[in-house]
Amino acid sequence: MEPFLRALPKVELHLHIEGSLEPELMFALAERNGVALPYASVKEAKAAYDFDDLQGFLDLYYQGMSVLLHERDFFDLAMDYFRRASAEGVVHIDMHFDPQAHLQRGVALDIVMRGLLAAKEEAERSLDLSVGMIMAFLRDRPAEEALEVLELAKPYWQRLDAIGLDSAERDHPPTKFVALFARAKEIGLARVAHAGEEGPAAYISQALDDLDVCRIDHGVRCLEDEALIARLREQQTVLTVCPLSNVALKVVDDLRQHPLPRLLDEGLNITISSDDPAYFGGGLLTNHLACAEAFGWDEKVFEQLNRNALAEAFMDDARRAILLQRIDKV
Ligand SMILES: Nc1ncnc2[nH]cnc12
Ligand SMILES: [Zn+2]
Repeated sequence: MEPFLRALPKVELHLHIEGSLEPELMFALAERNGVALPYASVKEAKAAYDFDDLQGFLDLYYQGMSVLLHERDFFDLAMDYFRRASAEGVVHIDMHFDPQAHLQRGVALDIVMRGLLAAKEEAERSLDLSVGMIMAFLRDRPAEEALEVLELAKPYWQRLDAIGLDSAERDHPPTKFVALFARAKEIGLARVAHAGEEGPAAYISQALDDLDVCRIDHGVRCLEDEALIARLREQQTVLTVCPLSNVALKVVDDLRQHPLPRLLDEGLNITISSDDPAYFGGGLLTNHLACAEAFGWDEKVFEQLNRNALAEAFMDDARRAILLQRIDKV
């Protein structure tokens, strides 16, 4: 199965670029920028990646980013993941990034955008890897701040594909961000949101009703609401499910207990992604391999998951057609 999964052109719809920061690069950037880290070694950092829940992870995720200060750091961060992903057969990535997490530390939006856009261009030129840009907003920060940041990003609106909603889900319902998502729609941006990862199924319904999103990031808790399952099946709304993330953050105890097989049996439009590969045990190929082992899926299942992702990815239709042929030919 490994040679097949490696060769299969894979499409990743849910990836936080700051969550792709491997400890090795974190240490290199800390040294380059004179930033102190709370770990003595790469080994110690990896040992700290043992999470009880989403908040436990987010605390280290925001701390890890402290080494990202200059345009070149954002470029190196993204290229480090793009090179690894491309070598594993990933052909497209819709990339979330968190401007508020950098603005809060005094890192200007221009620095983040220039570094990430340069990496996108370099990947598209030299790796045959296309990249979608999802500017994500932190749901545990004030809604007014999110609106201000979206306006601050005006010079970059043309370069964005979508806005997203991430960070601590509990007690931060989608309804808090109705004005932000209405503004993004007015600007002409697509909209996606994390929902039903740790939060209840009702947050998935809210994201669909009140934020008018085209896909749901995670969404695994939809299984708690029969009417919602029927709706997601009927609308064929894409769910970007992140199997190893759900294990690492204890959304499920063990991958074999993961609801992915049931989500597929329900006829939902499922895709798989890595979320934060540096923190959760690996990238998109590793997630594919883990699912093959846990669920015994055959090649057809993996082809379909990637066709689902390709159909929804933020890319132009000419490239989509080429990549579809490549999936069909494997
Ligand atoms: N899995 C996740 N859930 C919510 N916010 C995130 N930010 C980075 N990874 C996240
Ligand atoms: Zn995520």
